[in-house]
Amino acid sequence: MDAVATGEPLIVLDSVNKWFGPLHVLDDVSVSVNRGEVVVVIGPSGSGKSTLCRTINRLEPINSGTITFDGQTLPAEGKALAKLRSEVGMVFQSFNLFAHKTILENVTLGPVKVRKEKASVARERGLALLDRVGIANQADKYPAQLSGGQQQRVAIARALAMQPKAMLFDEPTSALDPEMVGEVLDVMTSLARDGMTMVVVTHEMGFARHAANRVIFMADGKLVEEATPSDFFANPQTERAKDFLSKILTH
Ligand SMILES: Nc1ncnc2c1ncn2[C@@H]1O[C@H](COP(=O)(O)OP(=O)(O)OP(=O)(O)O)[C@@H](O)[C@H]1O
Repeated sequence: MDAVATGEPLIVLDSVNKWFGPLHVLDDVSVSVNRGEVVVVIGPSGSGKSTLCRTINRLEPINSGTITFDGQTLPAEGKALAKLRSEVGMVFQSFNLFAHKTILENVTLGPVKVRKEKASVARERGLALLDRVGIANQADKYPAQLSGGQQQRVAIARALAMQPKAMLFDEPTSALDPEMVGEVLDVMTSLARDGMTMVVVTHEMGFARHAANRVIFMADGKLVEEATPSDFFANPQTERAKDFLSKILTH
């Protein structure tokens, strides 16, 4: 797409630092994501991509810096954090569905329990979302009866059911058999096209090229490069990025 991002910043990280013991896993990271923007985070294993993604809704506490979401600085805990968290959908590598709930219940539980929606309203939107991700006909099954790709699409529908202002994806296709990767990326691409603000940690360079507005390249906890996908893939600026691309693009 390579469209220049529009709108004002929705997610702003300012000088964020995080250590795991002696490991400086986020090293003074500042980045901002505009409304409607799709940012793909790439980089070598261990560079801090997942941690970055998880700090955005404070699943990982930070040691210093600030994170602002929709104009509000994210508190470290409490009710205000819970409210902000409910506005940021998250999809993990492992789908994390509730095994003993049906697919539809997985999607309606959050809206009913957390957002106090009427069951009928949650059910209607849940079914519409399952339809959107292509599995409305599986609504009464249980997660174990679905393929990995289908489960991940349920996880996306479940996150969307909370009507989030942004979606975070942490390696959403890494645990899938190769033939199921495409169906999940298709759902994500359609979400991107519909204007959802998205931060996506992924090794899927095709998705980065075609669905992202911006690529962020991380190495050793630092944000090393930021560019449009076409600029980044055609003309990486740093040796770290050139080296990374030469390794992944030759496979
Ligand atoms: N809970 C934790 N405790 C200690 N160290 C951690 C923890 N989580 C991550 N790390 C370390 O922090 C570093 C960054 O991890 P992170 O998962 O953010 O990297 P990544 O870029 O997403 O890697 P990958 O592509 O392999 O998933 C790694 O060295 C990792 O081992």
